[in-house]
Amino acid sequence: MMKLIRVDDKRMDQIVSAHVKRDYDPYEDIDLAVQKIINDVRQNGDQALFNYTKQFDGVTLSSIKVSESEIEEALRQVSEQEKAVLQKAADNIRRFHEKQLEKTWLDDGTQGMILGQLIRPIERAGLYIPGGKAVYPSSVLMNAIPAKVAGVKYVVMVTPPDQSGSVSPYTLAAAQIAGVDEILKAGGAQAIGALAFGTETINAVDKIVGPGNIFVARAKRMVFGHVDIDMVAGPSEICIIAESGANAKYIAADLLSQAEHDEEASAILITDSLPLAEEVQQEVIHQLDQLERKEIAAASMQNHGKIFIVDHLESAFQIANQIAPEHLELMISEPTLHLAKVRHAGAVFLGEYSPEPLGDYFAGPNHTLPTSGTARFSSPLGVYDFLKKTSVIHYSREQLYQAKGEITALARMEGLTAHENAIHIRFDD
Ligand SMILES: NC(=O)c1ccc[n+]([C@@H]2O[C@H](COP(=O)([O-])OP(=O)(O)OC[C@H]3O[C@@H](n4cnc5c(N)ncnc54)[C@H](O)[C@@H]3O)[C@@H](O)[C@H]2O)c1
Ligand SMILES: N[C@H](CO)Cc1c[nH]c[nH+]1
Ligand SMILES: [Zn+2]
Repeated sequence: MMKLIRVDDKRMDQIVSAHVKRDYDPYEDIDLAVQKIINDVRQNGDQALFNYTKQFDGVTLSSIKVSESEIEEALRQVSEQEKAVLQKAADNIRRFHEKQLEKTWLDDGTQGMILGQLIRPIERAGLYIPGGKAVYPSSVLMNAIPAKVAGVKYVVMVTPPDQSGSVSPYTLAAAQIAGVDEILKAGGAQAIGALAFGTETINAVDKIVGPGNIFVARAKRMVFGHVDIDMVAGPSEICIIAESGANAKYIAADLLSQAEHDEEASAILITDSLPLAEEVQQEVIHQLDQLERKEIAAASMQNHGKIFIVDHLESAFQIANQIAPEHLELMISEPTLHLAKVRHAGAVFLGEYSPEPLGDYFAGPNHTLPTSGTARFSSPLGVYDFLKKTSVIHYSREQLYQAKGEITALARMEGLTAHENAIHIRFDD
């Protein structure tokens, strides 16, 4: 089921790129469909949302907004123990993200100049929380808490309703714990269109964050520029580097933990040990059978489950950097000593007691991470995604006089005489 691929150093790049998908595009006409949905929402507002919710989620809604009484009822359905678990995870996530806060800075002005940077939160953030094939209260915490830590005043969450027209009580409990201000029942491209352009019920936001399926990802890409977005996150990915002697049961379990998300999720092992590779192959088959979502996990393993066999661990790191996976686990002795070799990954998990679900749910770092190789140039969702900067400039008369020659010379190089004049006019020359 997991394909074994031997990689020799000379042809590493070709072999790896032939086996690792980069883009996820199973439907040729997906952009057309998504554009049509967004245009419809822009023109017809709430009515388009009602229609698409009926069409794609199979439910006729009476209201898009989740009411106070629905939230109260949901909270009654979540046990105190479950609330405490959500609260503990939220505390860890908040503590981690508070370390990312940036502060406004300004020079003290003693040189007759003040240069600096104001840090301000965006005003309105829209969170997309997936709800098609599974419910994700953990994603509510991961997306809302950094926004609130950044100081965003208005955080609105959209998520598709289930067949009864409700939102999972766990999702609603997580939203309450994270301080989400408004919750709306809308999913897919139509929800992204509504957040970007607004409807009668939904006020447009400044930035849309959060993961979702291909319709959500494409819609986010289309509205980017009109609003900001965090990233275009694709299906989950895990890559494990393991050496001889690593625990095959743990490796198989961790690979399957991401495979169960989605038929398009990918799970990759890179090892210098053929016996370990074969053991993991068997273990995956054995453990798959016990999973509730075994059809999804099996399809994902069949489509994107790979084991690369290398001659030495150095090559394993080169391959992992080439893949730039969302999650990278190091199942090797003294993993921290090898951290410097990791160039591109969304999150790195060190040692056999740091399985990927620890990061998905609990440790504190964000689980919304760059996928499809985009860890080459982008970072996990964080407080910084909800902050923007404004530059501050002040010169005294004396400082401007000293810089006058250089500024006017630069203006002349560009042929911009009005710029030059704005300096001269202050000194009557
Ligand atoms: N990176 C992360 O942090 C993270 C976290 C959780 C989930 N995920 C990923 O998010 C994704 C969630 O996907 P999902 O489908 O379960 O939920 P989703 O909420 O993203 O998508 C469901 C919506 O898709 C739309 N849709 C479905 N079929 C359609 C069609 N034929 N045409 C137009 N629109 C259609 C509907 O509007 C529906 O409400 C998975 O890939 C999962 O792996 C990622
Ligand atoms: N692994 C997902 C990100 O790739 C996040 C998640 C949410 N719940 C479980 N897992
Ligand atoms: Zn996960």
